[in-house]
Amino acid sequence: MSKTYAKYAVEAPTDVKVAAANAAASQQGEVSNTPEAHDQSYLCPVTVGGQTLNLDFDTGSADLWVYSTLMPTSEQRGHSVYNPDSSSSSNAQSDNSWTIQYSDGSGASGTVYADKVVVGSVTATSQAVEAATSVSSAFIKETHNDGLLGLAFSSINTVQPTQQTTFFDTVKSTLAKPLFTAHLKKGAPGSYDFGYIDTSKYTGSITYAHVDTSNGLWEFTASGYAVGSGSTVATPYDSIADTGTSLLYLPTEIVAAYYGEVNGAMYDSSQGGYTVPCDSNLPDFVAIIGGSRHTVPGSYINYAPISETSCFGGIQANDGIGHSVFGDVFLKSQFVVFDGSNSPRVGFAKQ
Ligand SMILES: CNCc1ccc(Oc2cccnc2)o1
Repeated sequence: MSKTYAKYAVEAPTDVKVAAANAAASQQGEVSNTPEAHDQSYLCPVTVGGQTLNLDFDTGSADLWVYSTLMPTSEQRGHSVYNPDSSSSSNAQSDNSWTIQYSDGSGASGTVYADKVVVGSVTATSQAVEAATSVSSAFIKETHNDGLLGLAFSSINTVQPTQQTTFFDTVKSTLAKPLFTAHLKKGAPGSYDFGYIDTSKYTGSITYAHVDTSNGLWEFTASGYAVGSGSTVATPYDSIADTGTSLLYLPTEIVAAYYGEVNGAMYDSSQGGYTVPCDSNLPDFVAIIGGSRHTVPGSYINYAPISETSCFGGIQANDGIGHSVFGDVFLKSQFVVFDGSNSPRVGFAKQ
């Protein structure tokens, strides 16, 4: 009603103004996510300027970028693409551009529009939409992936010369609560919720860890680990919660302790990581975070087959990364709260 009055340049009655203002401050919504093969990534339907694309929600980066009609036609094949010219709400930010590199060596670049973006029922009326003009070959073959929606902190958004905000930062002040949650499942659809915590999606209690935002990431300190039924080892390790990374990357000594309990496990330099016999009965991995035990079932650590008998491990070393990465192998055992309040924190509960 508020928009209707505005459309006809008529001042809305006070109660309509107040109701609209209150509604704007209590958005909340749920969007489904669907895993790609081996739970390598999880894709969510998002409407951009009225056009629906399947995006990889990534708490490890802060750019919302999409395949677009600005790309070579051959590279668009098999994808849903954003066409700014067919959106009635797109506004070109012609002075802005972006380029991003991910930890797996893939990347993309392009130009920027402002447009309406809807996730579940949560609406950003003017969100920076980074339209790709070029994407790396690694992306091209992931034909279900039409781009990424970054959910890290806007301080690491790559748009220049005018840095832009993430979808979450754009809508945060209008959400009922300044948070979103990730409910990733093994081999089945899950959800991301914005603005509320759905208590039916976890068991027990949520334990929280303080987040250090200085690197623009959901960065926290894990305080220990255990392998299977083994004793807990108290050792702090700097970590991030990253829905855009497939595996669980840990300090080398923890990785060695884990695979030391697996007959036939080996570091296979030709595969670039640890492998296990596919018929292994793998031990659980327990991370101590926020003073509580968070368990990844051993079966989740048999990530994907390499051959008849050899399988790639879901736990790998964090060498060269600079911190540990709690990626999907870990996150899909948990219900995760990304709390963007004035003292940001991450919460973990058993699904
Ligand atoms: C070959 N992978 C392409 C691709 C899909 C999603 C992403 O993005 C990533 C990759 C690694 C870490 N974080 C985000 O790259």
